[in-house]
Amino acid sequence: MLSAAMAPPSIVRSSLEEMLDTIKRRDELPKDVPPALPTRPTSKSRRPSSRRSLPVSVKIDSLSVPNCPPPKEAVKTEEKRPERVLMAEKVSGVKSGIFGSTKLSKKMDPAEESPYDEVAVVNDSEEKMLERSQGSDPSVSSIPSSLPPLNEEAGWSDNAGYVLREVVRVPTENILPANPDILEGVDDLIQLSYLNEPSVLHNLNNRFSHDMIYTKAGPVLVAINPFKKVSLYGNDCVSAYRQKLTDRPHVYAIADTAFNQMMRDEMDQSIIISGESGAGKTETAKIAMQYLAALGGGSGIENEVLKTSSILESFGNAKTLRNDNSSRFGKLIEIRFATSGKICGARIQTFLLEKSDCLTIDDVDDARRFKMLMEALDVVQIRKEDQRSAFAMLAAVLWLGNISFSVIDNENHVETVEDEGVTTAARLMGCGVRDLMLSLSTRKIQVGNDNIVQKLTLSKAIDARDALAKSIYASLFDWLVEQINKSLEAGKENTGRSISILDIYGFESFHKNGFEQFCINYANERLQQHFNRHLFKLEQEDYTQDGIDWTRVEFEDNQECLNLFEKKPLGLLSLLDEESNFPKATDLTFATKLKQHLNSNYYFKGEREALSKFVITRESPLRRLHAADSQKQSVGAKFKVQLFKLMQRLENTSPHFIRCIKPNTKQLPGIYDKDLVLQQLRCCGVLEVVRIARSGYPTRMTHQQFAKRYGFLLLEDVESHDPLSISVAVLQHYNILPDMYQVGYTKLFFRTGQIGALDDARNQTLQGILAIQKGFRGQIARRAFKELKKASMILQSYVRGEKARKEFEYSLNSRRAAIVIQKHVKQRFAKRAYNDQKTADFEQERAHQSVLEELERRVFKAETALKQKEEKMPH
Ligand SMILES: Nc1ncnc2c1ncn2[C@@H]1O[C@H](COP(=O)(O)OP(=O)(O)OP(=O)(O)O)[C@@H](O)[C@H]1O
Repeated sequence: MLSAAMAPPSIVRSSLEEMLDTIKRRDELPKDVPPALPTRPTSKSRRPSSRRSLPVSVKIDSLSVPNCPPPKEAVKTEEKRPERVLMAEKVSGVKSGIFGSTKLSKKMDPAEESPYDEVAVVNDSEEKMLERSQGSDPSVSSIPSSLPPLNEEAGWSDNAGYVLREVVRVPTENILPANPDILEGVDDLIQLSYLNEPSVLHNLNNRFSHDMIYTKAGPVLVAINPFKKVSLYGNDCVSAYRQKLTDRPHVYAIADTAFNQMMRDEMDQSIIISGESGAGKTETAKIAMQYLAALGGGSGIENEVLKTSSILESFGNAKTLRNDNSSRFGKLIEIRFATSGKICGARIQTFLLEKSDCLTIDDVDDARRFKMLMEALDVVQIRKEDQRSAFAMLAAVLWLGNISFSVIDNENHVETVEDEGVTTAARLMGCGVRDLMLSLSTRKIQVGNDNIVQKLTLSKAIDARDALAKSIYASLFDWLVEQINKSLEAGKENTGRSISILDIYGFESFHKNGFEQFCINYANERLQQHFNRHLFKLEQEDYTQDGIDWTRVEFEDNQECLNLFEKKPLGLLSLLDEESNFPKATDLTFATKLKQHLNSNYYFKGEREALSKFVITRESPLRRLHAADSQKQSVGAKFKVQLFKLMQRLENTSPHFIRCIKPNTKQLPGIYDKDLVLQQLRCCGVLEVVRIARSGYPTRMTHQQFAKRYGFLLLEDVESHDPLSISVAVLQHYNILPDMYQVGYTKLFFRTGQIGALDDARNQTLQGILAIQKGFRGQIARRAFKELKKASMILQSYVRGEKARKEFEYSLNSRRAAIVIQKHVKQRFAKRAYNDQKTADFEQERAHQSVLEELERRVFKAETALKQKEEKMPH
């Protein structure tokens, strides 16, 4: 260990000066690294304007901080070193760290942070210095932080805020530059100033640790499986992408682009999702479907499309070593859209169902899943009767597994045991028990014109039984897919526009690989070819054909590996078919044949220790196959045809690629296994794609398209000019720098972001035009409205006057009539009242009269009586 006490300051200083000089010189590194993107600086991609005298990647802590506590002990353990250095070591395969992978120093407050948790590295000259200062032991791995401060006269005062903490020996050629802090966790790997594996790994890790699982790698979306719920989905998020409120990398963004391109270019699109088993392809496909359903929903069919996943997963997924819910089939879901952009149907194509099963899976509620399945079967309108038949077949497959055999002779020939297994299976399958028992234990061979029945040995009988179960299951699966397709069939309004989502099994390698793994990996090689074709070959061919200046980017072409599978007559598939036609063919004879014909092929390896084994290697240890164990003659050929058709279909679409990455094999959240991630990134050539995308011209348009789209931006009349002159005039008008584009024979090629700038100008101009049009149209409309209003008011006044006059006359007449009527009525009432009064007066008079008469009568009577009384009285 080197300490301040052991090293006199002058020696240390001169040695450090020497070392820092070396580091300064290394600042001119790296020659092989492409220059920073010559795009317009954005807030994210802008590099620091002032450069330090140390490379950005070097971290040396403060020498001038007197309070820096001396190290208690040298930091030796790997755990204490920053993650990035460890990652870089593994990547480069060098025992010690990578210079460039250390981080630009953050200015540390010695009072707050321990100065011992960062690392610096030295190269060979630093090593010499160390040897000098510490004696002869070059393996010393640290120098102290408590070196005496250097003063400004030393000439590198700007470095005085740093001190070396730990020394890691690195061969110079393994030193890679790190990116400045400002580029930490960028959205698109294109933005990295230094594009190397450690930087890419670090960037992805940085994002992954913040739950930003999506990153763009130029035109490709890299999706790292979080193995946990992340809050990146849902209606709000969908709306944000639909309304273009965000442009962060996301599956939604890819689906949105595909949809818009389909509508704009009237061309079918495809979203090709690839990655290893368990990398998240199926989930990603579902997320893309959800977005498209939200975008093109409304007809109700989108719900059916979404429900299909549940049916397909129930019948086609299984637990494997790599994934608890592994799709054991590939699928292409073609979602069809009407001209309006509404989903009008869908079609599903499946590939090669691998038929193995596992009974229980942790954390899976079978009852709930079953309920969901039953609902989904109803939604896609599979009749109840058919559903029952399907479950009967499923039960038959399970009962077939219970069928056993008894050996009947010493040649190991067998007979089927007649038990519940065979009788139930026969009943469910609708065949005779005897027939089933016979067909499982014998085989027919045609010899000349005769059919000979031969008894099977135990192993052959078991194979026959399993093959029958698998074939019933496969037919059941195909039948289900057919029913789903019938239900999702597009109506007449289908315009033929579609977005196909391909979710196909990733490369597989198990301890013992079967024919299915062989086919799966073959399909993956084909897809890799498609990826290469679009992102490397076609791209570069396009540049060359159009005669533009271009430095080729090398990529690994897998054509030779594909030839190994496909070439006739000596490709693996042809040889397999040929061998299957021989009656006495075995795994061993097949393997021997392969070795005989293919040993010279670079990608083929016949294994010595096990005669019936062979290996196909390309790049990666992941792509190893051991033993092809299928004897079926036509399955391979059929699969090849299916694959070719798929490729043809994909070729007619505009592709969008999503690369799913599995961060760890434990299927756990928060674990980022750099080696595993790197292996996958290498496997799919992510770095090369980024390299092409950033050094290339990702946007291109024919002269005609360009002139039509942007020609109107020129003020002059451009009608009479040819498209190329118009295009060049537009570019000059908008000051697009010459190294931002290239003019090809037929097309214009633009660097990233350039067309965006032009489009902004176009949109602004269009908006301006729209505003003027809006004002002008508004003015015309207002004037027309006013005139119309005036005319209608005149018309209304005439009509209203006439109407009022008529109403007045009418009411006058009514009034007059009313008065006459009133007069008569009143007269009648008056008359009646008068008569009544008269009658009453008369009656009263009469009554009065009669009272008077009565009175007179009474008076007369009284007078008479009085007279009589007086007469009688004596006088
Ligand atoms: N975006 C995501 N968010 C949360 N979990 C995810 C996501 N993507 C994948 N997963 C988890 O990872 C598991 C495996 O994903 P998935 O089945 O999609 O992988 P795959 O690549 O389709 O695998 P295989 O090729 O075996 O079918 C899922 O069951 C889920 O638990």
